[in-house]
Amino acid sequence: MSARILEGKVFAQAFREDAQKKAAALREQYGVQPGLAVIIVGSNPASQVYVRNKHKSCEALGIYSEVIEMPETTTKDELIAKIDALNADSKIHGILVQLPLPEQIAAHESEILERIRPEKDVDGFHPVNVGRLVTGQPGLVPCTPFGCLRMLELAGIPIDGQRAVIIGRSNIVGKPMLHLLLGKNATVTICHSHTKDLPAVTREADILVAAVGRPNFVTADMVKPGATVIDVGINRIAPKKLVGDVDFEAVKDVAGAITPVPGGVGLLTVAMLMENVVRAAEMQLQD
Ligand SMILES: Nc1nc(=O)c2c([nH]1)NC[C@@H]1CN(c3ccc(C(=O)N[C@@H](CCC(=O)O)C(=O)O)cc3)C=[N+]21
Repeated sequence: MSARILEGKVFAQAFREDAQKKAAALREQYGVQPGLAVIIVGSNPASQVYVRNKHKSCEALGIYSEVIEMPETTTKDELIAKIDALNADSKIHGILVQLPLPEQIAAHESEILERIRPEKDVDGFHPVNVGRLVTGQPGLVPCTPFGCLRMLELAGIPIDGQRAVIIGRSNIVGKPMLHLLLGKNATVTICHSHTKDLPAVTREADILVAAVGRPNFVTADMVKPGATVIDVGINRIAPKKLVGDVDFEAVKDVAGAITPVPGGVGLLTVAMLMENVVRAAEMQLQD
């Protein structure tokens, strides 16, 4: 039996339609057009592709979008001054600083991201939003794990009472995914490079989330028959060849459902960013 393929474009389309409707309602009821500013420092080619996708997606949904390109040599203070200006700009409801930052300012990443007003932090990376997620208060949630959760729900995959295992403990995927699944009453385990007998742990999973950043890391022997496998990896193994963390060809014959790469979670990430911009604009109506 071959697994059900969870196609990113199908779910992303549903999330985009939702965001588009909410954006239209904001315009009609309050005269507010949600707006996103993406800051890109330097010229990382992958970043340029992602930023272009985000901009196109905004245009398609009636969301105002600004892309601010700053040179590779930008200082921390120059970047912070730009963030301050966007914090004060009433056209802009969401601010995203594209990561990774160039070397000379990468060490100041936390200080830079903490400068974004939490209400405009559409990446959900600000400690205030992290705290809200952990304590179950409404806030902005990181796009990739949020998209994975919404996809599971829309696909009708049970979460309550299920065993979820996440491989990877990053602040961007692993940790927020833990809290989202826990919030839906899953029993959640996080694995990482120090985990002993990883395959024994992952074989317990009804829902297995791979966010490691290594091609073919998840093999068929690590997957319980019928499990749902979500591949968050984006590994560029050649200029035009993108693969995930899961050995898709082998795992698809064991899993019950699986996301492909490309065409899986990446598309959800951009769709959820649109949703977050609309939610940010809604949250700022009271200001
Ligand atoms: N502040 C910040 N926020 C981010 O959300 C952020 C970031 N920095 N830095 C880089 C990562 C990566 N990321 C992706 C977005 C879309 C796809 C995507 O659309 N992927 C498509 C195709 C991509 C392709 O073919 O190159 C797919 O998987 O099918 C992937 C990855 C957002 N990121």
